[in-house]
Amino acid sequence: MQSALIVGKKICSSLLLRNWVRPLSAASDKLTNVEVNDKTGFAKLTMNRPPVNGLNLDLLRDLHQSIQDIEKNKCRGLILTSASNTIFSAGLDIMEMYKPDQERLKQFWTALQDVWLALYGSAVPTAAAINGHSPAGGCLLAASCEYRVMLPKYTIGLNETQLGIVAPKWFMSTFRNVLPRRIAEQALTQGKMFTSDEALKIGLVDELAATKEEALLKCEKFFASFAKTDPIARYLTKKQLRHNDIKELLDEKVQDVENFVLFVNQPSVQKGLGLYLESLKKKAK
Ligand SMILES: CC/C=C\C/C=C\C/C=C\C=C\CC(=O)SCCNC(=O)CCNC(=O)[C@H](O)C(C)(C)COP(=O)(O)OP(=O)(O)OC[C@H]1O[C@@H](n2cnc3c(N)ncnc32)[C@H](O)[C@@H]1OP(=O)(O)O
Repeated sequence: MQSALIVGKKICSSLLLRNWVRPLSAASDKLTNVEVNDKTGFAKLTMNRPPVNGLNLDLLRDLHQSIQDIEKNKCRGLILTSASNTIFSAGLDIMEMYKPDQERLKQFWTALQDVWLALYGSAVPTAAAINGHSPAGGCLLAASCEYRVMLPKYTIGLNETQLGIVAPKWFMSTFRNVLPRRIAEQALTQGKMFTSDEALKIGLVDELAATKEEALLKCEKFFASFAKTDPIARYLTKKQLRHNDIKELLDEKVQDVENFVLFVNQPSVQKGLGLYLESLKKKAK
């Protein structure tokens, strides 16, 4: 595991004003970084896999570990964000699915399921500070949180149908938990990517913020809105509201992995993934 959990005892002076606790170890080689504010108990979980926070097996395992650590440490809020200035997460790392090693492919999908179960079902209040583009799996992570604040001029959405992919049921439930059913259906069937303004308008994000700092503050304000609620009552309410979605995946977890493996291994899907990767690389040139 490469995640760094820093539950602060020592507050570094340069960060004192912002109250975020500086990592106690160098974080340059970490895929996720967790900083916990001693004063508020809020944890900032930062994805750090350049260039685009592609969700590969390692990043997913790190994310899972970090979410579990935050839960164990009884933090009072979890803010998911990105170390990149322009990308929240490009979604699943397509390299994990293209010409895959079969055992790793299973582990990869299981790791994604585990991250979703941990984040969507988290006892700790969750929010996403979406400081960049957030397609597909990136959108899934953000939508699994309870609150979203996005920076302007980026895009977010579950674009799977545009890639010839049928999003699994739990991706769809996540969207349905956030959006009115009809809007969720349209967005999912069209594979629509929304601009920040559009996302705000349909309720896919709750607020816009001009800067990452402002987004983090708005997420903290959301957590502060629970100051007068009982944390257990709060969690049990969330748990009941999300129960069916979680149970549905838990009941079908193994089958879901098999479906995924079967789907990814189809020659037409492999061909499509290869062409998509090529188009991304050509674009980068
Ligand atoms: C019954 C059902 C059963 C099972 C379900 C079956 C299937 C479900 C399967 C899959 C579900 C998939 C969900 C996903 O998340 S798929 C991933 C979708 N993501 C995307 O479409 C995003 C693609 N990327 C972009 O649009 C852009 O890169 C960007 C907007 C995120 C960033 O743009 P930039 O201009 O800033 O950066 P680029 O130059 O485009 O990229 C830099 C670099 O990164 C590579 N890259 C980008 N995205 C990915 C990716 N998702 N995976 C791997 N690699 C990626 C890109 O090629 C560049 O690489 P090079 O530097 O050229 O090497």
